[in-house]
Amino acid sequence: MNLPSLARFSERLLAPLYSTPPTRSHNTESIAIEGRNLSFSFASRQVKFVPILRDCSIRIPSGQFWMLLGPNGCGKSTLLKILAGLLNPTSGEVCVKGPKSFVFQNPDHQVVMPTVEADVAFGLGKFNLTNDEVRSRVSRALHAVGMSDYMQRSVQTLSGGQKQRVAIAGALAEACKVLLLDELTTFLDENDQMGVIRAVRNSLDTSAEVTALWVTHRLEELEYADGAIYMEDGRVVKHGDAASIRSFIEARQAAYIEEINS
Ligand SMILES: Nc1ncnc2c1ncn2[C@@H]1O[C@H](COP(=O)(O)OP(=O)(O)OP(=O)(O)O)[C@@H](O)[C@H]1O
Repeated sequence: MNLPSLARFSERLLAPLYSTPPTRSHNTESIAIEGRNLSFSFASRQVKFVPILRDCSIRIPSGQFWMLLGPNGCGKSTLLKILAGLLNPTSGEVCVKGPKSFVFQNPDHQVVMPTVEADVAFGLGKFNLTNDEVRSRVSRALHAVGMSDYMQRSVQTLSGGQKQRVAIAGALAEACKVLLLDELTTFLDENDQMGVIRAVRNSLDTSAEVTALWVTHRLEELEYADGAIYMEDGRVVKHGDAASIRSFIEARQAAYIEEINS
């Protein structure tokens, strides 16, 4: 499998390395993404175990847009990859609704076909759909991400954010239930950043079936989220609604600045 098609990983294309049966929920809320007591360590030449994640538990209700924040190196991408089934946890359990899709940071690794329409239709070959069904799914998915006018465009002419939106449309066309999005706005200018984040928000608003977890460094993006998780040093420090997580991080940053200025 080459790099671009790996970047369009979906659990149907690549069997998950790790999965667990669905769990019971004690309340009526349906949970789309759950990790229980997840720990993860690397083995290095010098040290047998380098702990990266320590006893992380998260629960994300279906149909919601959640964000995962924390300082560089705290383990956000590692946690996301474990939820995607791309890495095995050292211990703990994962339960994520399928089909799920993982969208990577680099927009140039997201698109694999020459035109937007062909790219969004790329993953549909395995479903045995009629041409009309394929066209209808592609058109609905492009509409959800605000890219309907670009159907015939060459993917090489798209901006980074437009490529990310096409990749998300590809996942939606495959009826993906969970989107795992790893720092998509890192390489984008402000306009493109907003385009991608609004595309995800709109995709969730148009289909109650889709749940998204978005890794970011940008506090301002929390405005679009229903909930958020804040990590530090491999641990989940706080988990809750987006506004309270934002206040918590701002207070944490203010205390840190005060400390280094004192
Ligand atoms: N393949 C690897 N081998 C050894 N250590 C690794 C490997 N991949 C990640 N790490 C380490 O694990 C820790 C967590 O990395 P991760 O990429 O999950 O953090 P992050 O919070 O996503 O960081 P950033 O915000 O900078 O992208 C870091 O200290 C990183 O150096």
